[in-house]
Amino acid sequence: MLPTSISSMKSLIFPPFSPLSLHFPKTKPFAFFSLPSKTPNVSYPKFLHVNPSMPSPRPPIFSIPIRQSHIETPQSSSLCGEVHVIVGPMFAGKTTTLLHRIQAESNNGRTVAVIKSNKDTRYGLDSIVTHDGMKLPCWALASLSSFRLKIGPDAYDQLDVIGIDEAQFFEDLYDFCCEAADHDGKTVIVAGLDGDYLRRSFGSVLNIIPLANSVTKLTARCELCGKRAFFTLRKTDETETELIGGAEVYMPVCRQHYVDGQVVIGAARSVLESKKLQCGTCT
Ligand SMILES: Nc1ncnc2c1ncn2[C@@H]1O[C@H](COP(=O)(O)OP(=O)(O)O)[C@@H](O)[C@H]1O
Ligand SMILES: Cc1cn([C@H]2C[C@H](O)[C@@H](COP(=O)(O)O)O2)c(=O)[nH]c1=O
Ligand SMILES: [Zn+2]
Repeated sequence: MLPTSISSMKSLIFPPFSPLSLHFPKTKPFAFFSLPSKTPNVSYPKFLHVNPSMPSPRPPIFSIPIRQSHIETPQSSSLCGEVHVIVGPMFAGKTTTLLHRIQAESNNGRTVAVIKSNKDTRYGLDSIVTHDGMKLPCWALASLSSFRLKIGPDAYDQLDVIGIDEAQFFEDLYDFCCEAADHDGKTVIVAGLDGDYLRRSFGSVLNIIPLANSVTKLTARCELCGKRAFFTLRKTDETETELIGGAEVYMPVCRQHYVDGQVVIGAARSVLESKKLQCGTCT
């Protein structure tokens, strides 16, 4: 499916840009915490041209005028920093939830920026795209420590809220969250996989739980039975931990189907291995 863009890069820099054109997913993921699904009634945002030396199109840092009504974020406070963590398997709505919260913060007049890992190049490096096509411009970075320099110290100081997607790919996640929330007073909203395809802790996501004001664990729907899905099953026989992909490689599954799936994949792998051993010419 082609992504639905909330803005082209040109309109990112030069409004009009209308958050009303945000495409919200048709299905609502299960969530222990969920935001009201009211579509925000907002006016056009003002984009800040924070680093004039940067070649156009510049990645976004933007604010929207304060509105009467707003979507609340958990424990919102403008005086001190906060860390909010959103985890769950693939297809659970982590990116969707992150983008909603960023949108809500922006609607409340706060200056926001979103970061994703530059390892995921599936939809290009200039935007975050959900599995059902909602899209928001972002900074694609190799490390979080490079963010301040990239955006420029002045722009960094103006920022109220920093969203981080695909957090499992950032090795310096803990240090960045500490610095941004404790020292710099930022609200940091982090979305990422808590576990990999083997259900092992993925990257540093679980390490930042002790830093968090709130933790939201989302669930998807099991692709095989429709029950709540807590885990991500890898459908291929690749074994590296980091393997970029979508529905062609992964599917959300319930506990029963995760266990069944591992048995099936394990059996298929041993059949393939034994075939390779029998066939002297295979490597
Ligand atoms: N198996 C699937 N394949 C493709 N899209 C799916 C699948 N299951 C759910 N979705 C869609 O993906 C949306 C969640 O996308 P996204 O927010 O990008 O999830 P996450 O960031 O947790 O991977 C769901 O609301 C649903 O519309
Ligand atoms: C389970 C698992 C996932 N990945 C990759 C696959 C995707 O590129 C991202 C997750 O994206 P999403 O926004 O959560 O859908 O992570 C991986 O590299 N290894 C894994 O075990
Ligand atoms: Zn199932």
